[in-house]
Amino acid sequence: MSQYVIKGGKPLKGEINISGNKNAALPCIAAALLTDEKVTLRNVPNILDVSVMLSLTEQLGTDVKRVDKNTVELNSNVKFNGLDPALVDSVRGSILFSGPLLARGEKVIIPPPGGDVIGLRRLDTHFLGLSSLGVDCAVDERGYLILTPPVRLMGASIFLDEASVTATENVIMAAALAFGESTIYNAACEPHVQNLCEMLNEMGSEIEGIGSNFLKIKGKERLFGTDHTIVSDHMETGSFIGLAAATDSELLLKHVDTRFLRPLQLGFDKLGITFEIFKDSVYIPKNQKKVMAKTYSGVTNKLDDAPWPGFPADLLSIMTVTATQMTGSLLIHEKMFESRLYFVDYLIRMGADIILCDPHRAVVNGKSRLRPCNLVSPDVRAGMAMVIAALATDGKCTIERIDQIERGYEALLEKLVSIGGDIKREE
Ligand SMILES: CC(=O)N[C@H]1[C@@H](OP(=O)(O)OP(=O)(O)OC[C@H]2O[C@@H](n3ccc(=O)[nH]c3=O)[C@H](O)[C@@H]2O)O[C@H](CO)[C@@H](O)[C@@H]1O
Ligand SMILES: C=C(OP(=O)(O)O)C(=O)O
Repeated sequence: MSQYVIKGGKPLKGEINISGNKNAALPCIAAALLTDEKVTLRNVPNILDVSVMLSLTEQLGTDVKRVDKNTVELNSNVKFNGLDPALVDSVRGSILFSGPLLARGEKVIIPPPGGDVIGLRRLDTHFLGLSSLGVDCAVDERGYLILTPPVRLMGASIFLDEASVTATENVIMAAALAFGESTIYNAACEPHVQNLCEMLNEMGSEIEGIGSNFLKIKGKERLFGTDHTIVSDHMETGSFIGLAAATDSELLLKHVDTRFLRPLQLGFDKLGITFEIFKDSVYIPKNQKKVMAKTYSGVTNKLDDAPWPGFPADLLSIMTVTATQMTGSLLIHEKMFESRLYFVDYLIRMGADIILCDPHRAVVNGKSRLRPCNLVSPDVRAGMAMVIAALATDGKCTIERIDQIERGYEALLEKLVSIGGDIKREE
């Protein structure tokens, strides 16, 4: 098993090219099943999750051509003959094939999707949305999902019980080929959901309300090919801002879609971290205040997550480790996932002053001097948080289960080395 060996303690400096958004690439790969015409996807991150999604779509009859490391051409000829359960189990995004397959009239029988083990990851919202369009949704004794479409999906007025990202994406893709109009209230509207909607409109869909929680989708008889660019990854952007802040580094992040930075900026303000936003780049200066902001009434502040445009859940682990290197106190409140914060035990072992109040809340008191440690990544974002922690120590750390990091971060090692990081991969 590969591991990272990281020697921390020195400030980093340089430029990083931000990659395409993992959580946009996954639904866009699935959306190519909605047409028989050629779909070209650009700025696709070269990561493990994408490779798995491409293997899965090949099993569904798609001809996949890797044009270069970040460009793929997909030609679909949809036929559902089952999917490799191990691959389905390895990515959350595998659930995103069901919407397009159902829209193309295929009955879908798949195991539940995998992805990070960070709490209850219910599929009820997918079932609620898909059944409104006429799909019969059941779960068999093995836990497999049995999704049976009618002759044609029927547009419907849908109110989601929660603004689930992948459920919204699945329902949008299904509704795109349904008969008549669909509306989705309480839709998720993350940058990746918006990017998928933009791609579908390029393919001939008529989706209104993009970026809001109310979508109107006119179902079409057929959709067409497109040449679509995946939006840049605001999670990767936030991760490198956290890294710069925690290690006193000066970084310029390039190829950033700066439309999606305001929620991040509000979060980093609470840590006493500022950054400058240019047209398509972000500059994080070296000398920062690094004092966690109190509320206006002078008491300890809190940072909590919420569906977009709230602070993204996927950045809370990064914010937690970054907060250990700031002065003051902050309550981190992870409202969306029940088990994501358990990784703080590793930070505590490294010397961080963190009180895990319960599975959802941690109080971080800084600034702590972090000690070197041997670490094991439990999930993609905790793993990246550990990379930041390791770079903030002044000794040698190892991190195991780096597949759990590299599934979401393109060329992480190369990017860190290019800014002066002392990091090696060892087999
Ligand atoms: C492949 C992919 O795109 N994965 C992302 C997707 O997962 P995914 O689509 O699986 O996540 P969901 O949006 O369904 O839900 C995430 C969690 O938030 C809770 N929840 C959700 C909505 C809400 O209004 N209230 C609430 O409490 C859910 O119960 C669940 O525990 O969205 C998550 C939330 O941004 C991200 O962490 C994942 O990286
Ligand atoms: C939780 C994440 O991903 P997934 O939904 O694929 O597990 C993530 O990207 O942080």
